[in-house]
Amino acid sequence: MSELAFEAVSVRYGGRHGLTAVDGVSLTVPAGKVVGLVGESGSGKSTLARAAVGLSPVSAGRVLLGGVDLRTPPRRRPLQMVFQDPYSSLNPRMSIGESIAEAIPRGALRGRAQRKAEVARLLELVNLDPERAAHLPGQLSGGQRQRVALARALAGRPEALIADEITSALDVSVQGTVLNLVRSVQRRLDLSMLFISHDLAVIRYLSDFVAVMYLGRIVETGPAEQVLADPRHPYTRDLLDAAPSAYKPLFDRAPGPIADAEPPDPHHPPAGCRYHPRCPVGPLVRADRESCLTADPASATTPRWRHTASCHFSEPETTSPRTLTSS
Ligand SMILES: Nc1ncnc2c1ncn2[C@@H]1O[C@H](COP(=O)(O)OP(=O)(O)OP(=O)(O)O)[C@@H](O)[C@H]1O
Repeated sequence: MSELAFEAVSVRYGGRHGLTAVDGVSLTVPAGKVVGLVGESGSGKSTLARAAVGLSPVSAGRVLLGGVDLRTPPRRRPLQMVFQDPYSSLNPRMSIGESIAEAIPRGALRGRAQRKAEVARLLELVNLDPERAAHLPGQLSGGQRQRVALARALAGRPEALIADEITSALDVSVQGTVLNLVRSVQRRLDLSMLFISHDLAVIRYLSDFVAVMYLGRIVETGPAEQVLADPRHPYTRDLLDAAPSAYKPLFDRAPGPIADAEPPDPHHPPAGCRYHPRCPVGPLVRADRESCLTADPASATTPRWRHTASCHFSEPETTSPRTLTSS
């Protein structure tokens, strides 16, 4: 389908005393691929996603789908977003059939029979019985509601899909079902997808590529298995280290200093490398720590999805954090 590209996107909230929630982010979702965007709460993941669908105030940069700026008025929007809470996209007083029908672009279908058939097709696509069309959202379980939200997004025949923490509010028992469904729909329809989660296991399950976000910036990018098996940014290492134990065998590093500082205030991002106040690597390399405090490392880039990290010590062959922590 179509490539989704964020080009140097910045989003600022508030006026002079506001904060820059997304700071010059460039990120490409290749056509038909899944990019997993991971980072802790407040890093700016949702703000970046919402910028693509016009829900957060873009102060610089642009978002392109298939090379076309999304702000260019389209006849229909070929980009759709699914949110954490399906209630945000489903009217509780409308039957789920009506909610889905409402999202079918005007003029795409003629007459009630065709619309009904399309609603049934969409419900089947998300593994729901078309008989459910008459039900209200309140009559469904959380997982079923999220499937309806997905069907509603698919009603717009999108070329790209943004999924923002779509399983976080669900019971663990149904998370897997919804993830399987999302993956099979993405493959079947060849959708480009930006999949946002703070859960690394979920990210690993779905993603072809991974982008790690910290304090409004992308700090590491690359093919999913490379980033998750051999992280180069100390922040990614800390994220993996804090992940549930099933995840840890992927990541065997010598125990290092624990980054226990509070997340920094986005109103006042630190100078130099934004991660330096929490970073376990900088203090180990005293001679070079100066650069961490004063020089802003170049952002990780995604155009060709090579494995890159925004860290002064990220080159594995020379002075990698891994080498340093074990020496
Ligand atoms: N509407 C808003 N007005 C002001 N500040 C906001 C607004 N929305 C988000 N922020 C701030 O922007 C920063 C990024 O928030 P965002 O929700 O994008 O992060 P996130 O990584 O998606 O976190 P989470 O996983 O908790 O949603 C945070 O500091 C947040 O407090």
